[in-house]
Amino acid sequence: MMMTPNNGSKQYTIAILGGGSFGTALSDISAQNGHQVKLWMRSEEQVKGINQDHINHRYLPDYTIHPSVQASTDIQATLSEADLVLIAIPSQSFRSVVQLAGNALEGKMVISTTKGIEPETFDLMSEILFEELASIRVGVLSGPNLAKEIVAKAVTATVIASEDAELCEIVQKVLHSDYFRVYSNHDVYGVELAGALKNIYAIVSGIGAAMGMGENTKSMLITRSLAEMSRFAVKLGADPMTFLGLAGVGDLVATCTSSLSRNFRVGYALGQGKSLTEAEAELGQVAEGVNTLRQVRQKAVELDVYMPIVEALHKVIFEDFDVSQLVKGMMLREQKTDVEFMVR
Ligand SMILES: NC(=O)c1ccc[n+]([C@@H]2O[C@H](COP(=O)([O-])OP(=O)(O)OC[C@H]3O[C@@H](n4cnc5c(N)ncnc54)[C@H](O)[C@@H]3O)[C@@H](O)[C@H]2O)c1
Ligand SMILES: O=P(O)(O)OC[C@H](O)CO
Repeated sequence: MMMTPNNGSKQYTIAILGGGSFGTALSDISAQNGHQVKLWMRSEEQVKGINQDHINHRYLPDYTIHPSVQASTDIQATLSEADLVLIAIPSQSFRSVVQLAGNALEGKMVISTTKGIEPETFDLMSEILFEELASIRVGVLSGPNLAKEIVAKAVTATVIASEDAELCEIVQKVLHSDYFRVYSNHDVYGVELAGALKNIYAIVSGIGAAMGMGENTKSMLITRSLAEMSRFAVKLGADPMTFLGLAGVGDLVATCTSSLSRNFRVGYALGQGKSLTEAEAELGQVAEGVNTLRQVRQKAVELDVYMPIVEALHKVIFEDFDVSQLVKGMMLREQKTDVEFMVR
């Protein structure tokens, strides 16, 4: 497919922190659009792979990325001339990387693409950025964005959320191409929370898939997951309408139905009777949903939010309950209304 560089508009210097699947995919999109792209990663060997072979041998070995992407293990050099910074670091290491970057991030537009919640603090990544840095412009990017599909240039859309309308416009221009479309939203908390929460339900869907669930069950699960995650997010201050968009229902569908999703795969392995340790070891990559489940279940108890699917998954993963008994129990609960946030 012919790539059209970014409609002849301004070219930016973009720094990407994190050389896993998504950081690499974002580097490729940005470089395809003619921007100067610097990718920071920890491993010298992987830096060599990107700079010499244009391949991320560990995370995306089957794809060649744009040859202009320059990788480095030097975070300060990566950030020094950047106009825009995209962070794709798992949530448990996000704060430490922001601290390592330190002043080099000050004054810049910084976008989190991480879909998780910090253990212990219940902070979302945008909150960590505001806590750690004095003067930055913050955005979050989230949506149905399986990295392998993006590097294969499958037609994809995402959401940039920020209260800074100019930042949203710049990110839209920078990343937009004939295979990647960027929508904007001002509900930062909702977009970010949606990206984190859907990982829990992808694990549940993976378990269901391994157990041979049919289409009725799949639809029920996805729809009730959407109801549950929006109920929780609204309690925390998000806009329920965000959950009808790409960052909500869009990402939920992609992640709950694709075996490319690491969270779905962890669930699938659990559904085959493997332990969590075995499932995570087999994956060898980050599945954010396991930590998110712990955080969300604890918060739901604290805030008294009704989350039967989260409760059931917590019992299966951390309390050794039998899945089929739990499903029966859930089906026999009190009947509820279909849609909670009716306009009238
Ligand atoms: N892969 C996807 O399809 C995708 C899509 C959208 C969003 N995300 C989100 O992006 C985030 C990153 O995911 P990923 O898929 O790139 O993960 P990954 O497991 O493929 O890679 C994680 C990368 O972060 C690096 N890393 C971890 N801790 C680090 C530290 N302390 N310092 C420096 N580097 C560190 C690892 O070395 C690795 O390169 C996650 O929150 C994920 O939910 C992933
Ligand atoms: O592989 P997962 O489960 O982390 O999902 C990747 C992306 O978040 C899908 O949008």
